[in-house]
Amino acid sequence: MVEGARRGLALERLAITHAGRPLVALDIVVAPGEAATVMGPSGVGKSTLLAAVTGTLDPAFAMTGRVRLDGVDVTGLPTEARRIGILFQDELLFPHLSVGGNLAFGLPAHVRGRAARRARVEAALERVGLSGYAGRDPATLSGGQKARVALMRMLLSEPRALLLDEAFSRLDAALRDQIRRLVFDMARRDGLPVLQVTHDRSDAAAANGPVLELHP
Ligand SMILES: Nc1ncnc2c1ncn2[C@@H]1O[C@H](COP(=O)(O)OP(=O)(O)OP(=O)(O)O)[C@@H](O)[C@H]1O
Repeated sequence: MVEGARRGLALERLAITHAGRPLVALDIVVAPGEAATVMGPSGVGKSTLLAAVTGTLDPAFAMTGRVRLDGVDVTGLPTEARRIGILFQDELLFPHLSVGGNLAFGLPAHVRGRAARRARVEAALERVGLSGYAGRDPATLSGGQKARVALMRMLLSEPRALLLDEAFSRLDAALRDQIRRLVFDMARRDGLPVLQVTHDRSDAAAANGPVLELHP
């Protein structure tokens, strides 16, 4: 962390254009443990905004402004060096790996040795009430269980910020509420800044943080 710099995720005068036309402009700091929401109708540029933050912006778009994590400018860094976790609406677990294999996939390389990696995976499963599920085939899990495994796979990668791209939109109402609460609670507890994009007001309410509206 840079001395005196603001902690969290900062999008500084971020502006994205397509063929010279402005698409999205945003200036925001999300503090550790805070969850901000960007809302707007389909096609307004929500996913494009997240791509700019993760460093996966399609070359069809141009971007100005900076992305900072805990004061460090990551704008020029490749995606994998940014350490930003993202959850999408279709969170796909690898079908050829067990639940434990999926989770181990998220682990950073610095966690070495079978025993250490296994312990991390077990602790993650325990955190979401899935102790003993490591050997299971992901195909045998319920939607809610899959969502929890996907969340933990992402958290095991030790991200410094969490992005949510309509992450709850495919879940039915009851499950949506439950998973949403779990994600925001965990992020708060882990002190992660969260930036979610959604067109659903209840997602914004659940985040309990600042809400920004994008307009076409
Ligand atoms: N690779 C691309 N090349 C050109 N235009 C694109 C590309 N990807 C997206 N767009 C356009 O950019 C605009 C923003 O798309 P984006 O997917 O960010 O919107 P969104 O707000 O996330 O929409 P939704 O809520 O439907 O996911 C849209 O008009 C889209 O058609």
